[in-house]
Amino acid sequence: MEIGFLGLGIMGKAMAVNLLRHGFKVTVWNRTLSKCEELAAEGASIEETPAAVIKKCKYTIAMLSDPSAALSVVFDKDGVLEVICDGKGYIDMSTVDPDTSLKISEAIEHKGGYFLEAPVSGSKKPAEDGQLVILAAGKKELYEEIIPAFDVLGKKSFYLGQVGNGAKMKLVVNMIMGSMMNAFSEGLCLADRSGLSCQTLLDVLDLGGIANPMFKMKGPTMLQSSYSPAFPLKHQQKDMRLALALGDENAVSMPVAAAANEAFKKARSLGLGDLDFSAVYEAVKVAEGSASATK
Ligand SMILES: NC(=O)C1=CN([C@@H]2O[C@H](COP(=O)(O)OP(=O)(O)OC[C@H]3O[C@@H](n4cnc5c(N)ncnc54)[C@H](OP(=O)(O)O)[C@@H]3O)[C@@H](O)[C@H]2O)C=CC1
Ligand SMILES: O=CCCC(=O)O
Repeated sequence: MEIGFLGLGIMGKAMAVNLLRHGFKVTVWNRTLSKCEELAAEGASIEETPAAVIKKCKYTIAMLSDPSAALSVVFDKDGVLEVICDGKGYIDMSTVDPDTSLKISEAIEHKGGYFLEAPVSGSKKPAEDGQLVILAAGKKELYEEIIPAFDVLGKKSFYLGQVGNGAKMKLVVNMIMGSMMNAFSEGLCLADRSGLSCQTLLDVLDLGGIANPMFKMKGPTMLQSSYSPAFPLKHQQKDMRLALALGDENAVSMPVAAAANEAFKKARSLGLGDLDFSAVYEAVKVAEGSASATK
């Protein structure tokens, strides 16, 4: 199977490499073209525009940072829409809002193409290991045709029905994750300021009913203030923002998520946006520090 791949960031690179290592022919494009060279070393072909990738491949996957990137790659000059046509499938795995996904879907189907949104749960390591959880929605036929690629990229794929449902599910999941990360950061701060060992807190958490892979993986590196990005904080804040907008639309009150979003915004204002999202702990520490300084 020949697959086009647009966007070679943390996730896109890992996913494209994984496809290559499982025998897929992959043609890549990235806005910063130099990033394609590492993929060429793994056997990928390179094209200079999204349109050229679409022209060459029956199926193309996109993994881009946010709604504005996802729209730009489709609608701008030399973009997907210039060449997509009958018989071609476009699968957007970026995390975006349902309206962005719908806009892309309508434009592609208007040109005769097929569209699937398929955001993922799981980060850099699951992407490298083919252990993502894929949340697909849109054209069912395209979902069935692309399953061989999803089987390589993920440990489980869900088909969620009409376009928008995949985006919504992803935003709900990441809203919960971002709120948990904030509660975890506050807990670490509280343990530290009240004279407890944070390492002992991690050990206690890991043995109880709220043990989870995120606390287990991120806890030790947070205690070392080590935030090499697996999931960049700026993307987590984007997801909180988009989830809160979904809450607005549906009149769902989300005070916990709103407070978590403020902490991620604070972290971005401190220049932590390109670090891992667990760096929100640093913003929480700053906030706690200024609170105790004013006592
Ligand atoms: N990292 C993670 O753990 C996870 C991320 N996601 C989601 O996956 C998506 C990608 O994440 P990740 O790989 O971490 O992000 P990165 O920031 O590492 O990569 C972003 C990619 O988008 C491209 N891009 C950004 N703006 C534009 C634009 N205007 N036009 C064209 N291309 C653009 C970048 O190109 P360039 O190289 O030129 O900057 C790069 O290829 C995001 O939607 C994120 O929320 C989902 C699950 C997990
Ligand atoms: O969108 C990013 C999700 C990261 C994860 O699921 O660990």
